[in-house]
Amino acid sequence: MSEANNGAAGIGAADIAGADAADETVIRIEDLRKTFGDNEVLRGIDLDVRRGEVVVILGPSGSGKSTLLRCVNLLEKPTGGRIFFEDTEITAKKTDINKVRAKVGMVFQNFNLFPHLTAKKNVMLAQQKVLHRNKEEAARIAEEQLEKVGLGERIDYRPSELSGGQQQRVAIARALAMDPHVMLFDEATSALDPELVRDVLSVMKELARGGMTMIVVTHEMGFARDVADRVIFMDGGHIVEQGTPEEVFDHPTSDRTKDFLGHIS
Ligand SMILES: Nc1ncnc2c1ncn2[C@@H]1O[C@H](COP(=O)(O)OP(=O)(O)OP(=O)(O)O)[C@@H](O)[C@H]1O
Repeated sequence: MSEANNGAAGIGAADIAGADAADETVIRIEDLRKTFGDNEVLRGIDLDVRRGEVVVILGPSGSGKSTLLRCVNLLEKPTGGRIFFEDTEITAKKTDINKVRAKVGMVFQNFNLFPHLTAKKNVMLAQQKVLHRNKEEAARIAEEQLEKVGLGERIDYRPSELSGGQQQRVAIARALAMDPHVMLFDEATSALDPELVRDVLSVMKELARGGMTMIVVTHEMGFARDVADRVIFMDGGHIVEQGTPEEVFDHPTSDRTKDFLGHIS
């Protein structure tokens, strides 16, 4: 959703730094390679993501989707290639990892919330530790973000008192509280009961409409069709095919993409 739709969504483009700079490349990935032992998981990925673009990555299990996102967030160290975020090469030795992570929000399949902390405290923690916001400011922003993901009434609940979908929305609020320029979603709805998936997808849709730059690994084909500006099909550590949702879903050119789409539909 490259065209920011101000006002229509609760989470607006005004929340996102630089959202007006259309056509600007935010992430540039050049010949990215990652090997675990003998296992060559990423075999030369080239990918540019523009400001406000929503890129959905599809592919079979083990194709390297998570590893790609984890390299962009510096959770994994690439074996080769380079990644640029805005005007900085983040794979360079001198990169301040915490600064990159604050700007590149990531949401995982399993929420990763602290079980002993309330939703509000979970959203406050990284703001205080990484951004050095004072307690009052962190609390105000936590309440604001939890409100935006529909959890204004539940800020004092602990994760065990929340449904999986609510916990995932806390995790999204936690990432948004850091004022990210990009959001990465790694199968954010895969661990949820089907009836809870919709609420999380609708928060993600709203973010996309607000102009957030997003890379989304998902098996939710409806979401990909509705929201993606670009769909990428990965297999065996390569980008096999990419295009608009219509191109990839309705007119795939590679037999591997056809097989995969046939397999999951
Ligand atoms: N930390 C690690 N150590 C060793 N091997 C790893 C590690 N992380 C991932 N792998 C391997 O890398 C390959 C790709 O994994 P990855 O999680 O990136 O795939 P994926 O496409 O996201 O799959 P899925 O859809 O199942 O999550 C797999 O063979 C996996 O076993």
